[in-house]
Order: sequence, then C-alpha cells, then structure tokens
Amino acid sequence: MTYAVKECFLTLQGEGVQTGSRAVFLRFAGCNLWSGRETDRATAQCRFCDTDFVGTDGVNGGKFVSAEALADHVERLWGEGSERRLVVVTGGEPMLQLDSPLIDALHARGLRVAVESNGTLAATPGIDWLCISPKAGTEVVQRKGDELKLVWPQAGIDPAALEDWDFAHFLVQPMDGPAGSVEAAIALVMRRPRWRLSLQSHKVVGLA
Ligand SMILES: C[S@@+](CC[C@H](N)C(=O)[O-])C[C@H]1O[C@@H](n2cnc3c(N)ncnc32)[C@H](O)[C@@H]1O
Ligand SMILES: Nc1nc2[nH]cc(C(=O)O)c2c(=O)[nH]1
Ligand code: SF4
Ligand SMILES: [Mg+2]
Repeated sequence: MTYAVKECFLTLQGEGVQTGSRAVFLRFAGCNLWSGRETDRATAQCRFCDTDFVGTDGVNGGKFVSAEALADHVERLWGEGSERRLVVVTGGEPMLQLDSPLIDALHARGLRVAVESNGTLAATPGIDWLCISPKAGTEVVQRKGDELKLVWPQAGIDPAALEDWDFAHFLVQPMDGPAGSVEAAIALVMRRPRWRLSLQSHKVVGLA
C-alpha cells in the first residue's frame, strides 16, 4: 500500500481528552466528505473544515511506499526517548488509508496510535485511542470508541440521540468560524452534563 501524507509534525495534541500531550501528527491527504477545494465547500457533505488536506506538499509530507517507511518517518519526528510515544493519525479522513500493517509498524516502534475520524468508515482494529467526530447528514457507522467529539453548533444533529453510543467521553467543541459557537457549546454542556467542553487549545497558543 502507498500512503499519501499531507504533512507530519511534532506538536501537542490540542483537542479532546488527551489535550496537552506530546504527539506526532500524521495527516493523510484526502477526505470522503469534501474534495478540499474551496469551490466545492458549499456543496460538500462536511462544510466547516478548518484543514488543508489536499496533496502531499506540506511539511514532511509525501508519498510513502510502505508501512515500514512511513512508521520510520513518524518515529524520526518523535526523536529520542521511548516514553509515552504517541502518534495522532488524522487528515483528511485517516480511515481511507490507515490499515493494519501501518498500525502494526507504529506499534513495533513503541508508538500508541490515536485516530481522529469522521466515523463514516469502520475503524481498523488495533487503534489505541479512537476519536469520532460526527458530521450532520452523514451515516456514522463507527459508534464505539474512546471519545465522541461533536463540533457545535451543527444543524441536523441532536446531541441527546448520540448519548447512547458506546464512548467513554462525550466532548463538545466550538465550531471555529461562526460567531457564538463557544457560547453555544457552553450552553449545551449546561443543558446536558454528559458533555464536556473541548477547546482547540493549539490555536490559542499558536501551535500547528
Ligand atoms: C480536520 S478533522 C480530520 C479528521 C476527520 N476527518 C474528522 O473530521 O474527524 C480533525 C478534527 O477537527 C474538527 N474540526 C474540523 N473543522 C473544525 C472547525 N471549523 N471547528 C472545530 N473543529 C473542527 C473535526 O471535527 C475533527 O474532530
Ligand atoms: N495541535 C493540534 N491538535 C489537533 N487535534 C486534532 C487535530 C486535527 O486536525 O485532527 C489537531 C491539529 O491540527 N493540531
Ligand atoms: S470530515 Fe474531517 S477532514 Fe473531512 S472535511 Fe470534514 S472535518 Fe475536514
Ligand atoms: Mg486541526
């Protein structure tokens, strides 16, 4: 399998329960809910994306011809030290490319594998931390994982209907862009205490 990687970099996880953790981000190119072209945004299934995932031209991006080569690349970016090695696999939609050989190759290098997915594709077995972020109007098949991260507000999603999905943590994250998202997210937590606020802390402190 050849992997198309938009970018890969060492930073802190900015979102969710693992916020603040040192992590290599592995951002795959491509998504099944948007082409990534601005001219298509208004007609896409997911219209609020904050990410450029088109092509392989980002920092440490490229085409990787094998799982071993890509896992070596991730390990190099982590650097020295075997403690608490973490890779966050995202995109684009990572489940278009994250397969068992790559998970095995990352595990063989001592990395825990976290994933950020839209949940429309079944997650590959072996992931250590699975974050699913549902998008209105899509069929979420992956209803089990570690954290459910709802970007809010989203017309067409009823948070109450998500609460019986099999997740350990229910997070609401203000949609970056529209005015009033933070207030709307706080109001949701106040109304439904199952949910906790997730802020995109990397944007606050100026990390990638
Ligand atoms: C760029 S997506 C890539 C992973 C996957 N495609 C997904 O949507 O979960 C990474 C995370 O950013 C969230 N996100 C995207 N655009 C956002 C925005 N404008 N405001 C807040 N979170 C956003 C997504 O919901 C997801 O949790
Ligand atoms: N620092 C940082 N944390 C993140 N957590 C999820 C991200 C993503 O784009 O998937 C992200 C990201 O892009 N940067
Ligand atoms: S599903 Fe994820 S990567 Fe795809 S357009 Fe939406 S937020 Fe962006
Ligand atoms: Mg991001």
